Amino acid sequence: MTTAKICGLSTPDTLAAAVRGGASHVGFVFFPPSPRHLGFDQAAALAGQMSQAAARVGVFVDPDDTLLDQAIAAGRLDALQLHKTGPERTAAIRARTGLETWAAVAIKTRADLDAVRAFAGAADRILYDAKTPPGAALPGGMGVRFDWGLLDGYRHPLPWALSGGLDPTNVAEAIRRTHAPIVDVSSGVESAPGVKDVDKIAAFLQATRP
Ligand SMILES: O=C(O)c1ccccc1N[C@@H]1O[C@H](COP(=O)(O)O)[C@@H](O)[C@H]1O
Repeated sequence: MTTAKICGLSTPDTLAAAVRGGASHVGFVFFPPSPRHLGFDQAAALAGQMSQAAARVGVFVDPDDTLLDQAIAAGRLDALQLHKTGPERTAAIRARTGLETWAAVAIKTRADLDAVRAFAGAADRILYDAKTPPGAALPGGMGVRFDWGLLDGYRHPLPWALSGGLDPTNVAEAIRRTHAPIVDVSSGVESAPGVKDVDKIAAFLQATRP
């Protein structure tokens, strides 16, 4: 069965919608340039409203230890999603924090998959994400999709998840095509950048079910 991560949540009602709708994971972004960035107080308040129904994943871009420590404590994080973070640093973060660690790998062409194997032994999960355009402010969260056919026949070296441009209208096809164990969405369940929509969250989660 495919489960879902709803990422970039920042309000109590949208977090509640994700948990109520059956999300296995919820994502909190700690990256100031993002419209979904959370302050530590905000993250603590959101974490405080949750039961253990969904795992809390912190999303980071090449974070330092101070940021990680503060975010882990505030958001009571269960897992870390690392963008633009190499295998060595990923392994060090995983060893130091003891938390489940996801390595986001940006994909546009088949050659981009070459970066994945280096994370074996360094990360717990690979997040195949679409490459955002050169010079983009964000390495994710921009609704960019990659060619899922690139994963056809690919032997995944680690547990994995799929993201990049997913939304309520295409996620069923993405699951059928890739057999992703986890699908991850951010902008596809928003009405504007950083503004999550409870109806779109519900529709996305409904569409992940067989
Ligand atoms: O969402 C963000 O603002 C963000 C910022 C920095 C790194 C990653 C970010 N989001 C992640 O990007 C993917 C795909 O997002 P989308 O569904 O295409 O909008 C997702 O994993 C988010 O967690």
